[in-house]
Amino acid sequence: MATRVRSYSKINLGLAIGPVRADRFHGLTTLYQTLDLHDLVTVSARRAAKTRLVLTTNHARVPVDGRNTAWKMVERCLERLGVTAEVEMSIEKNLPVQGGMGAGSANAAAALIGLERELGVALPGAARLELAAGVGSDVPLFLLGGAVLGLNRGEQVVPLPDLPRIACLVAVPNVGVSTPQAFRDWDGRQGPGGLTDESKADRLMELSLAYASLYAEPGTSGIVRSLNPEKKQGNSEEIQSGVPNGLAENTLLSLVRTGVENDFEQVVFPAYPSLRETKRLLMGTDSEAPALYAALSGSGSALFGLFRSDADARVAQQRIQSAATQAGVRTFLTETLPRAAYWQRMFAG
Ligand SMILES: C[C@](O)(CO)[C@H](O)COP(=O)(O)OP(=O)(O)OC[C@H]1O[C@@H](n2ccc(N)nc2=O)[C@H](O)[C@@H]1O
Ligand SMILES: Nc1ncnc2c1ncn2[C@@H]1O[C@H](COP(=O)(O)OP(=O)(O)OP(=O)(O)O)[C@@H](O)[C@H]1O
Repeated sequence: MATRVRSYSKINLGLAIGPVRADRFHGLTTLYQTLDLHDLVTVSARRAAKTRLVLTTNHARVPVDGRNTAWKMVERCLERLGVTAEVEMSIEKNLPVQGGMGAGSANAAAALIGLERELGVALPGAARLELAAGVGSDVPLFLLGGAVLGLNRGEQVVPLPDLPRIACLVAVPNVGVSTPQAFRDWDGRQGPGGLTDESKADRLMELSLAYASLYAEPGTSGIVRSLNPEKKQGNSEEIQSGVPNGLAENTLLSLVRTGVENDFEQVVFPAYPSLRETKRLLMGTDSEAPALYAALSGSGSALFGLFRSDADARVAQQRIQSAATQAGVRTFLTETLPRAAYWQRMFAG
């Protein structure tokens, strides 16, 4: 029987770009958060004398050969296990391609999880993370889920205590932003806004500390203020019924106070000005269900807003859908997905 895996997505709550490293990748400090929006990856595998991979998908822009992240992962995992097998995979795409939501990276993690289950084997945890990092910088985070600190080139992941669930509206403009190009544009920036390598490195450290400090002061930080123990996780009924989620709001406001932002906005917004407008509409104004925070995710083109309640997120969705400048922008109402729920809902039966 085949294994069906929900291949969730991520947003980058914050992202700072550092200097270019010897391997030509950029140093990053980022705060990833998984979202309750997913593709479906189905894997069926049986041991065989020779390895044979077959991949199908419902999306024309997803490659079905060795260029596909899921294919790369399965090929490398079998090699690592010293196993030959016939593997059939299908990827049902619901998420945007080149959206900055890590969809292709999540497909690779889901393929690994499905393959292990099908073959009844499990690689040691560190080996799985190493394989994932080899496939892409964004893949390892999907082997943790929830709130995750990303360091080095984003592939070194540290699980953070869960942030409470919060309502989220994702807006996906009708453009694909190339991640390598966005990094090149960042490097090409000259003039007063451009940072020296030294100040870029300082900023990476500064943001790592800021993210960690969110969890550092029980009793005084925004996360735990006026918190009674049984409400520690926040809960989705609160969000779905439209009741403001005070705990999530406090957490978000603490994060915003750390100066969280996404450096890619500085190069992606000038290249695609309508994305700045999408962010403005997500944010809203004080009188019209404003977002607590809105930003570009990764290198885009997806943007997201986080809201006090599901009702506020719906109002923001209307704002975008009725704006003449936002033709072709798709919106997805969802919520953030903490680690326990990420794993509980992983298998689609
Ligand atoms: C922008 C983000 O989505 C933020 O989460 C990620 O950093 C991108 O992760 P990803 O899509 O898994 O990226 P990879 O497949 O590892 O890299 C794609 C390309 O982006 C550039 N790249 C990526 C990550 C990084 N830290 N520095 C880079 O310069 C490199 O040119 C690389 O060839
Ligand atoms: N499984 C996959 N799903 C989607 N695209 C894939 C996949 N494997 C390889 N690709 C290629 O990778 C490119 C980027 O796709 P992806 O959807 O991962 O981008 P993204 O959402 O911007 O990811 P990230 O946030 O990690 O940068 C696509 O243009 C596609 O050709």
